Amino acid sequence: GKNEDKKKSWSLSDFDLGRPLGKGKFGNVYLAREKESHYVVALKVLFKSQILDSEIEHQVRREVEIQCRLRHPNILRMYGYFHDEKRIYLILEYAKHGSMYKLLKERERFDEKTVAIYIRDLTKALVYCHAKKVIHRDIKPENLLIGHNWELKIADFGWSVHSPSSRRMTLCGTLDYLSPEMIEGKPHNYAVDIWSLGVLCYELLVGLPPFDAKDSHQTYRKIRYVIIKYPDFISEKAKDLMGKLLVINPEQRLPLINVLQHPWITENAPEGAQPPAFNPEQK
Ligand SMILES: Cc1nn(C)cc1-c1nc2c(-c3cnn(Cc4ccccc4)c3)c(Cl)cnc2[nH]1
Repeated sequence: GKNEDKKKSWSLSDFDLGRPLGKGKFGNVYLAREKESHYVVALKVLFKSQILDSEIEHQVRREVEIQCRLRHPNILRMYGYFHDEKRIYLILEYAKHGSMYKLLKERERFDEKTVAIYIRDLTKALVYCHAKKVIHRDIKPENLLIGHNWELKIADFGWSVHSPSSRRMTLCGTLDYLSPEMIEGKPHNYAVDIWSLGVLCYELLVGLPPFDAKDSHQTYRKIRYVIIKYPDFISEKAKDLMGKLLVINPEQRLPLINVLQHPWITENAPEGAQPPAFNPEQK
């Protein structure tokens, strides 16, 4: 609630710790419950030593200051943070159904109506971020979580920055979602999130990212020349939208606000349509 997460400074003794939810390079995320209210959260524990060694302190600071300020149903909340001599603790919203990455692996791919709903909600969250001068820069299934109403939530703002930015990228993790301008280390802006929205739409519909290749050099080439093959089960309208997002020139990409008016979205994800519930037994 409003007042308790405002008044006090938190400490580890305020929480009962549960099972680990995920392991990251700089620390793990645990299920946790605030003792007084029994409110369930995800506690992201980062080791100061690792952060200082990797000189990403400014990145963590930015993740905190950005995510604490963002309030949107499709953005994972950060309620607060605290630290002790060895660790930093981020108090995050708990997303009951885990990561989009896991759900996609389990279901192989989603139908067009489901993907259109996820893309509609993600677009609304990105419009909100961009209005606050925040670009996420790392939209991919691993960084999307699923809430208790099966709604999509953008998480892990570790890579977000204030636009415009030309920060050198240490290319850790997949190349699949990088835009041509980021790969070439050119200055980039909000339009990188529009590109990755197109990559995500393809991956949720097909089950593989559009520039998937046997090695990173091939992926690099496919991205730079936007070499994409659409399977024949993809509708013309879906192809039309992706074709307007996956454009080399950032200025020519479809603005996010127009994504919400694209016929593939308005016909498959009308206002009020909610994401489907994927029960584990439903295979
Ligand atoms: C996993 C999982 N399975 N189920 C059923 C729910 C979840 C769940 N996970 C989360 C998680 C969560 C977990 N890992 N990660 C990735 C990670 C881990 C360590 C450092 C950086 C990033 C996020 C969160 Cl933040 C917030 N809510 C979560 N919910």
